Amino acid sequence: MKKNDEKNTHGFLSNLIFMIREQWNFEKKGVIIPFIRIPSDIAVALLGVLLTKVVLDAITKSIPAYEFLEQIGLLTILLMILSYVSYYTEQNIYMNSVKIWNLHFYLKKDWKIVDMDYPLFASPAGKTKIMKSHQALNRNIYVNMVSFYPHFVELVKNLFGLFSFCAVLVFLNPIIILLLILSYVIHGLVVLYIEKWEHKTKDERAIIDRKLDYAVHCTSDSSVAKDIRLYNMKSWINTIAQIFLNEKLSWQNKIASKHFLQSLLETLLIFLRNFGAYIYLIWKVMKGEMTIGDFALYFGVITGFGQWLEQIIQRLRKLSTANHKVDDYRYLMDTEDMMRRNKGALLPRLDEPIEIVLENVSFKYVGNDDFILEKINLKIHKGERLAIVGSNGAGKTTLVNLICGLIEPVSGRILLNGTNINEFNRDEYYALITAVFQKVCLLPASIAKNIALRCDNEIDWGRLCESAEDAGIKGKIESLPDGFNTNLVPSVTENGVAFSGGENQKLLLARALYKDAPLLILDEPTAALDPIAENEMYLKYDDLTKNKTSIYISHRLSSTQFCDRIIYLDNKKIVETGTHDELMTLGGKYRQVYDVQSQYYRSDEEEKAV
Ligand SMILES: Nc1ncnc2c1ncn2[C@@H]1O[C@H](COP(=O)(O)OP(=O)(O)OP(=O)(O)O)[C@@H](O)[C@H]1O
Repeated sequence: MKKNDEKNTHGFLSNLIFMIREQWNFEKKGVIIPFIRIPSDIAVALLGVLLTKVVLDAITKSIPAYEFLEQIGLLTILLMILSYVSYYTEQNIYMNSVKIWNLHFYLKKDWKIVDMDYPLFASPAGKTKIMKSHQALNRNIYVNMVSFYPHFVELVKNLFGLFSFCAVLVFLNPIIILLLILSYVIHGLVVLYIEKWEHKTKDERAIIDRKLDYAVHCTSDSSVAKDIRLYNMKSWINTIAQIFLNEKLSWQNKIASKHFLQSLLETLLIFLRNFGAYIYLIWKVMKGEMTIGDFALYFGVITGFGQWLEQIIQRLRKLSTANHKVDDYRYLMDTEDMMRRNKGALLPRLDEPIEIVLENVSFKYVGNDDFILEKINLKIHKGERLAIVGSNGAGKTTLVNLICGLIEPVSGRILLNGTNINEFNRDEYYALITAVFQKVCLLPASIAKNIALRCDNEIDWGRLCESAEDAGIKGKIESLPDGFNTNLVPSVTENGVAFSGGENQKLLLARALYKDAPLLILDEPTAALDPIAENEMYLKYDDLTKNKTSIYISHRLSSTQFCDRIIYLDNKKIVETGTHDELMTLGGKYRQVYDVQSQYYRSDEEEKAV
């Protein structure tokens, strides 16, 4: 198993190369167009200060009107053309390319999330990683990771702008350049300090965001909508969300106070700079070393020089934020699969039942000290129908998740037909398993597609009808006007229908039967079924599990009688194992629970007999 070695940052250069490569592969013009802004923006800034000098010189030197108009007209037209180029390229970069580009990264990120190893996906560390990658691509395209490259180009532009204004200032007094740079460096250091602090506290803030998101998400989650209303959970959720919101606000206040101090310093420095420049230039004019036009030009250049420096600081700041966001995105994308994704062990035949062996398997969840399962030894024979029973929290689902390869044992090993399941390619291994879990995952598509999980042209319609029939849902589907082509999830599909809880459970069973894998796992498959449907399922159980190894989890012990063997989980271990009759004779935990469950169904005579 490989270890995930994660550095603090990929480094600015590495991120720059990454973003340029991504942009180049996605849309080449996105790499080139931002650079068109550089000469045009610098020219606009230079022409802006030159225009004032030309006007003032023309007035003080009383040049002929046609010459004056010619100079002003030319400069104005040039300014208009260049300003348009600037505007167009900005629109092109931000309004079109960056937005689409953002979507491109979004899709790649989502694809990565659905493809991640399940243990990491389900772990708190994985959730934080996912959350941070969401934030890296927030909708504010001016400060998310996608703005990294445009900010970089702007930084290059600002540096060129600074050099060009610097060249003019050298003629005035080079010391002014040093003083201006010094004041901006002081400001820049404060900004970078704040930026670093924000980055350092990012993880702590991400955890609060994750909690807040979860609480807020609850309010629009349709699966809990009924509970929220019936239990009047509104104010309870609101109180919890408020606690997280207060934590978030407290962080934001800390950030805001730091930004306030930074703005105060900035205002003070601007005042000192402008005041100093005025005094110096007025002194020059009074000494007769400078015309009024030169005064305007140099004052404009000093202000412009400051603005370029200011822009550089702003860009560095945004670039630093964007750089961290690129890191967050790349951490998710770089997440290595711990499970085998390359060529794995040879898969057994899909049309033959399989054998599963657990050897000394122990498991505990990340961050928990207590083991959920300890030293479990279990052999599930080829074609065996095994039932797992035990009280709530005994670890039944955890055991099944381990067998499914969704989580991995902390110690011990799980073998499939003698091969450690780690040896199989992860995705190939999933092909061996079909499971019906409690949670219903339906997509806004036709019933046929929801059962087969395939596009129309790939569906085996014969197998589809057979699976629906065996799951006891065919009649219901055929009673609908569009039959198997009826859409599900009516909230998002045209003329969609919604199934009841039991019907959804039958649909999931049909999906499992359609997949037709050698290991069938049924986690409380009859929990939502009415007694007739439940009975039908038991009667068909032989057929459903024919040529398969199956695992059946149920709290209704009467249903486990259809299985070949039952294991009873308690206190992290398998405490009883045998057939229904054997366990009844044993008179242990199984018998105890069975008796409690069945007492309400017994006739008076049976009761007396007990
Ligand atoms: N993702 C998780 N992180 C931490 N602990 C977990 C997680 N999932 C389950 N547990 C804990 O593991 C224990 C076993 O849970 P599991 O779902 O396997 O029990 P179960 O026997 O299937 O219960 P039930 O009959 O109620 O479905 C429980 O105590 C539960 O709190």
